[in-house]
Amino acid sequence: MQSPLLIAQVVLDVPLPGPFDYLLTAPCEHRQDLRGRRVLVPWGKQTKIGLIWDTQTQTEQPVNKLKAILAVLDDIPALDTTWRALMSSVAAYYHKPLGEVALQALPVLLRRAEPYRRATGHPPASRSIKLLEKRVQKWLAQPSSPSPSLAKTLNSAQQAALAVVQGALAAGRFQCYLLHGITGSGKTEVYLQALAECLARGQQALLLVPEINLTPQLEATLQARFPQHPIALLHSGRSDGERAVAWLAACRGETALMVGTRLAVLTPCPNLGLIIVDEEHDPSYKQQEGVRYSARDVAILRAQQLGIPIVLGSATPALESWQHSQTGRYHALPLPERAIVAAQLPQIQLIDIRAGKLQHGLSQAALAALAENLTRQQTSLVFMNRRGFAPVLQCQQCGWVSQCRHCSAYSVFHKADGRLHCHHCGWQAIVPKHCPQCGNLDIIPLGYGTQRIEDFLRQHFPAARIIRIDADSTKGKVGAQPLLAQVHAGEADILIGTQMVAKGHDFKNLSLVVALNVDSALFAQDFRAPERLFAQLMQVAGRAGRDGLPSQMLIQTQYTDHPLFNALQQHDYPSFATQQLAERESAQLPPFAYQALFRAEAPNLSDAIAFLQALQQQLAQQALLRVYEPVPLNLVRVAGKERAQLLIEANQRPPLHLALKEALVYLASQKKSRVKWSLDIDPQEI
Ligand SMILES: Nc1ncnc2c1ncn2[C@@H]1O[C@H](COP(=O)(O)OP(=O)(O)OP(=O)(O)O)[C@@H](O)[C@H]1O
Ligand SMILES: [Zn+2]
Repeated sequence: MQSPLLIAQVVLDVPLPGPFDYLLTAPCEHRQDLRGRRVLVPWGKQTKIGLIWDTQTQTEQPVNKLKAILAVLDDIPALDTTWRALMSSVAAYYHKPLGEVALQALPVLLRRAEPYRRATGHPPASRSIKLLEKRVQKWLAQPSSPSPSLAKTLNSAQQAALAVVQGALAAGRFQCYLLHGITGSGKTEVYLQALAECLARGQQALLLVPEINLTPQLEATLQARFPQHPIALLHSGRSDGERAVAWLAACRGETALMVGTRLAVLTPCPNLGLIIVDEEHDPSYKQQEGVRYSARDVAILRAQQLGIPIVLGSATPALESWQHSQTGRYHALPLPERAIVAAQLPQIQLIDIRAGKLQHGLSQAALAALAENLTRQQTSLVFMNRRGFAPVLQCQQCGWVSQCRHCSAYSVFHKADGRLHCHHCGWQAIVPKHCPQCGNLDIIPLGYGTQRIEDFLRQHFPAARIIRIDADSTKGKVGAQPLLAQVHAGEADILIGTQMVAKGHDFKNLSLVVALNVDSALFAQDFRAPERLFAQLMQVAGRAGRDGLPSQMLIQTQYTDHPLFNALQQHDYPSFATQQLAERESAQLPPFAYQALFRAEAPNLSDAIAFLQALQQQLAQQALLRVYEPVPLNLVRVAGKERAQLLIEANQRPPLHLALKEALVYLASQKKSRVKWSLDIDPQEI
């Protein structure tokens, strides 16, 4: 008698929905653990890596058309049910093919199919995996840190917060905690002791951070605190090999402590007991291409599916999270004081830049404060979120301005290499010797970027040790670490930096912050702009006075009576949040509504708009939705493509997602066009 068919449903990273049916032939068919296995399958003329999602004995395809799986790969453990459930939920929520979500969650080295040699008839002895294997063992055998550090004695607020999380760990149940601690309140110490508890229970713990730059400092802290635990570092700054090693160790449960940026949230961990999301409000948790997931939201979903506690920490929580902590959906854990008793929050002063003349972008008050801080031998931070020398060059004669050839944006003057750079598409050009329009020789830089501020401060304070940290000064393999290490070692008198230095760092001896060029964010059209600005300024302010020095922050602005600044001067996040939430509620914006955004791009704006208009008509038939007119993006042209967006809103999630599902069916039925589109659920930039 013929044995029954065994069909594997395989997910693949291909632009079709899937899963795809493949035949399982001897000797695979008797295996029990096929689900979650990596497999090698034929796909057209190619061979691809896929994952078996399920097996069954029937198929809707004609059996003689089915292809057989080439090999079941045994080199890594089968990905377990909980991980597969997470992938399925992420795919469903973000309306993406399961294969794209699941395969892209694997390290690059594990999704690359090696040539399959039929001659040997054997699963391809995966050479690279064997090599990785050796590296994992070597890494696990590394000697532990020579200088272990002890847990600090917690203050009462820290103690109370920790006790609550410990309770949830002991009970092994899901709860989302919002650790709302002002800057320098010792959130990290609470994380460390919660991690210790989780590890002592023999479980794995996952710590997410927003920036790669924060990981080395954190890694050192963790290594000193947990010398017996190798730490799996998972972020995009690591080589493919390093990432695969850390991933494999985590996935096999050989390491208990995983630290990384947003992509780390998708790492399989068979024994996860706790998730911590540091700086949970940070926009970089949202992936901005491909599967546009929010790592924070996925982390919460994961904790819920596993029935484990999750701690979100921030001095300025996302308004969504804050709202949940007010309604009781999240459990609020406040840390209202700085952990070092003598450490006071900086005094915040507004400097009205309409009042006096600026010298190279800096007010007299700011220059005087910097000079004074130099004589005190204390460090100052000049914060400015604009890199380059000057945002644009202008001809004094005819008004010509330097523009990117491919974008509707200025090209930024970089003095160091004498070139114009487009910060949107990367286009570069040599600075013209004379105006390309009228031939005039007098073309001048307009406005200020970090390089120009650095230039001026070097002239103005020739004896000062000045370090600039931004995307330009930290390009290349070594990144920001050497410069940050210099600052930590006390080798900077003045640190000039973008948001790269604003968050998380525990700098010593820093007692003055000067914030420049903040006004544009006050009137940006994105409704989240004030929230972002407040968080950013509060974060930067928080770098000052952390070790007990009296400190101040100066903000240069034209709008000294703006309510945002008033709340900031009081260090009063809650009242800022309350006021913002009231506005959001009356305007029916998140967190009181749910949004999705279709973006379209085409060589011509009119094509992108027409595409979205058709979609708008489809969606307009749905109940309970607010479907807006398609509009061009603020920066309409990038890299030669013109872009538009269509915003959809609903007061509840289900009708929104239902409508999106139908819209996607409609799109799939349309002919291919020149328009490229994407769907962003819970968009963070509008
Ligand atoms: N219980 C404690 N006793 C003494 N010092 C502490 C205690 N807890 C934390 N600290 C110290 O307080 C300082 C600030 O702590 P930490 O960096 O954890 O703050 P944070 O809340 O994470 O700040 P931010 O949000 O600004 O990054 C650190 O130098 C830390 O070592
Ligand atoms: Zn450009």
